[in-house]
Amino acid sequence: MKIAIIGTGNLGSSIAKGLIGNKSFTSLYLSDKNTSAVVQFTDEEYVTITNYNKEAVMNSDLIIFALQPRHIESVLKEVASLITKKHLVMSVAAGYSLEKIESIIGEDKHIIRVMPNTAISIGKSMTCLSANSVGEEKIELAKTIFNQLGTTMVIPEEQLQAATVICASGIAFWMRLVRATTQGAIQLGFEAEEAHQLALQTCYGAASLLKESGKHPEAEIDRVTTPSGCTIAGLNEMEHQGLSSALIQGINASFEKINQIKNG
Ligand SMILES: NC(=O)C1=CN([C@@H]2O[C@H](COP(=O)(O)OP(=O)(O)OC[C@H]3O[C@@H](n4cnc5c(N)ncnc54)[C@H](O)[C@@H]3O)[C@@H](O)[C@H]2O)C=CC1
Ligand SMILES: O=C(O)[C@@H]1CCC=N1
Repeated sequence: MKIAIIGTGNLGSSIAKGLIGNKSFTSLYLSDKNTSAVVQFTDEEYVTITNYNKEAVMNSDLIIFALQPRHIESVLKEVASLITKKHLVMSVAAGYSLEKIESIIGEDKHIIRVMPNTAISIGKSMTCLSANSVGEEKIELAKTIFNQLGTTMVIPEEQLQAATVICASGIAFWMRLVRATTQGAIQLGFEAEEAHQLALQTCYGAASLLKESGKHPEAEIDRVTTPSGCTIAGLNEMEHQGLSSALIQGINASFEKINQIKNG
């Protein structure tokens, strides 16, 4: 598969890193006005770094637009005449609808909106996909590519904003929980490095327990909470302080914001 990534900032470079790690292409064009985030890939085999978006499009079958919503329109217009029915066009731009993309490159083109998260750089993304009606034909191909970089879920476009909050912003939410646990561990007397390692491996273990056992979180909580013990004391205090409520309210605030961006 000949792939181009247009826009190699935070997310574009993460996708590039994941693809290069997997060698899952016959050629990869990385195109940006500022290619500083991908210079480390200069010597990679079959990878071309360029400032010319048109060159990247002309030499590729799959084009991933990893641009901010405010830039994607002008770039789509710039390359629209080069996009044919053989191409699969993917966009990660949050809130930029399939309809808007169709209005620029044509509704007869294969278009899939894709929302990975930054864990794509290490092949552990949760990636949600929504296609236009023509793009449905290529959804299995899209799933195959992104399944190599984590896990995929095909969802209706109306749910893509919510999925962005849970999975893309979600990386930041989980990072903050790890950081807060580390701060707690330092207060209990661990060195910062030790505290980080304790928090991180415990977080990894918790996620792995759920993934591998398929159990509900509360079932795993019940196994840890000794009656009158320290875990239930800590957990109940966290809930008195509004832990679950704070998370849910944060998710709702994030969702409100992404809908303002969409409608703005
Ligand atoms: N799923 C996720 O985890 C994340 C998703 N996003 C979404 O991904 C999109 C991109 O976000 P970031 O990667 O953070 O943005 P960014 O600003 O880091 O990267 C965008 C890149 O586009 C380039 N660019 C701008 N105009 C261009 C042009 N005319 N031609 C070629 N390149 C051009 C910029 O130089 C920049 O390197 C956004 O829509 C954002 O909402 C962003 C961060 C995380
Ligand atoms: O914070 C944002 O707006 C973007 C969309 C998802 C992740 N980053």
